[in-house]
Amino acid sequence: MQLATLEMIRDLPAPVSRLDYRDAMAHMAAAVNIVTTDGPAGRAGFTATAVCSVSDEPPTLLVCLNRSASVHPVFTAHQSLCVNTLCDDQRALSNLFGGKTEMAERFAAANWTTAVTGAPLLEGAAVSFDCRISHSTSVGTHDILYCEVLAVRQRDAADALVYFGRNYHGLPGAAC
Ligand SMILES: NC(=O)C1=CN([C@@H]2O[C@H](COP(=O)(O)OP(=O)(O)OC[C@H]3O[C@@H](n4cnc5c(N)ncnc54)[C@H](O)[C@@H]3O)[C@@H](O)[C@H]2O)C=CC1
Ligand SMILES: Cc1cc2nc3c(=O)[nH]c(=O)nc-3n(C[C@H](O)[C@H](O)[C@H](O)COP(=O)(O)O)c2cc1C
Repeated sequence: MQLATLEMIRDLPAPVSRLDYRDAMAHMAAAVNIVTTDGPAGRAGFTATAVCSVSDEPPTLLVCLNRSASVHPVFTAHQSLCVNTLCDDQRALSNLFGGKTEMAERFAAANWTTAVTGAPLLEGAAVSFDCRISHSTSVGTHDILYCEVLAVRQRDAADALVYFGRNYHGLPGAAC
């Protein structure tokens, strides 16, 4: 990089605060997912909006997981997970898996089958991505889990659930 460019970067204002960043992120609509895992370290799941597609070859998505979450050691131990994207009629599950609720109570609120990796696959989800974690990196408070998709299951034309402005919104189902 040119010296002049480096000096310009150094003169940029301080980064935005955590709260200003969150206020800004509240303007970004996102799908709502329950990310699950199961194995020797036990069964665990949490709500995540920080999920996005990375590559279609190999099929890969990413999940950002806070290292301070109670579920973090469980996902690290298993190196596999299932991303279950919620439909509009599953808002209550999002709150359950996004709060401080005990794990057995979270899973008791829905029906599950077992995915290829052994992770719990949510009945009635818009789509489920069964994955192995191919690698991960840490940025700030979170681990970015890069997940290779081993199997998918989808449901047609259900109303989608969107998180926007710190609230849930329904989107009419569409043929994909
Ligand atoms: N990426 C994450 O870790 C997210 C965590 N949450 C959790 O749910 C709580 C409630 O969230 P909101 O009602 O939306 O209000 P909020 O003001 O705490 O968050 C607003 C937005 O900022 C982002 N955000 C929140 N916490 C974050 C974090 N620790 N790291 C990176 N981005 C973050 C998300 O996009 C979120 O929708 C949050 O305080 C947080 O504990 C919510 C959304 C994303
Ligand atoms: C709408 C919503 C979206 C969330 N998205 C994320 C996320 O992308 N990554 C994350 O680490 N935590 C996210 N959380 C927070 C976790 O779901 C929450 O920390 C966890 O379920 C509770 O963790 P605990 O087991 O440590 O109590 C989100 C919470 C809510 C309500």
